[in-house]
Amino acid sequence: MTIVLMGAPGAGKTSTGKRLARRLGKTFVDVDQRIEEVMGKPVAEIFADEGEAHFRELEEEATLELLESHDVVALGGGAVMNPSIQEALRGHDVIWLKVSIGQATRRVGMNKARPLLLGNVRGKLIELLRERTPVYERLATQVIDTDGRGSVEVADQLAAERGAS
Ligand SMILES: Nc1ncnc2c1ncn2[C@@H]1O[C@H](COP(=O)(O)OP(=O)(O)OP(=O)(O)O)[C@@H](O)[C@H]1O
Ligand SMILES: O=C(O)C1=C[C@@H](O)[C@@H](O)[C@H](O)C1
Ligand SMILES: [Mg+2]
Repeated sequence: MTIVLMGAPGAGKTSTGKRLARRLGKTFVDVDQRIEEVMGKPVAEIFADEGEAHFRELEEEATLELLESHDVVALGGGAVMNPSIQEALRGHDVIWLKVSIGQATRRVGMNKARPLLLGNVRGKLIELLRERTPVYERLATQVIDTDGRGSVEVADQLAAERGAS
């Protein structure tokens, strides 16, 4: 069973997932980072050069493969909206890192690496979360509220619950 981290931009999927895997002595992969390696450029440039639809195809292919080959997988923020990925998550340990709009906005800041949030970070996050929250709720086998908690603390709790000493 793969441990899967999902949540909004800024939820801490990358940072929490990396530490959780290290604590458990398991392999970790971040789907966004893997796509960037394969394409040789950042996600923002893939969006700009190839368009979002093409990124979503790359994301589907990479996610389905990595769910089978790694122990801990950090999904892209929007991956959960893809029906094939939703289906592939069945039977896995799917953790929703929950974050409020306020905290996510502060964490993400004005970072240009997140193309969907450009312009109005808070407004875009509100829109994304309105659409995605019911999906996260449906897919999650565990929900953890990360507001006011560092990614180290969150990762260590998740690791302890999974038997790390
Ligand atoms: N629980 C947390 N508390 C405070 N800050 C956090 C927490 N988790 C992550 N951060 C910080 O928020 C920022 C975003 O974290 P991270 O990149 O891990 O999120 P993400 O969910 O992977 O985002 P994205 O969807 O954009 O890849 C980083 O600067 C990170 O250090
Ligand atoms: O929330 C989203 O839809 C995205 C989040 C990032 O992880 C990247 O996968 C990309 O920027 C799209
Ligand atoms: Mg990330």
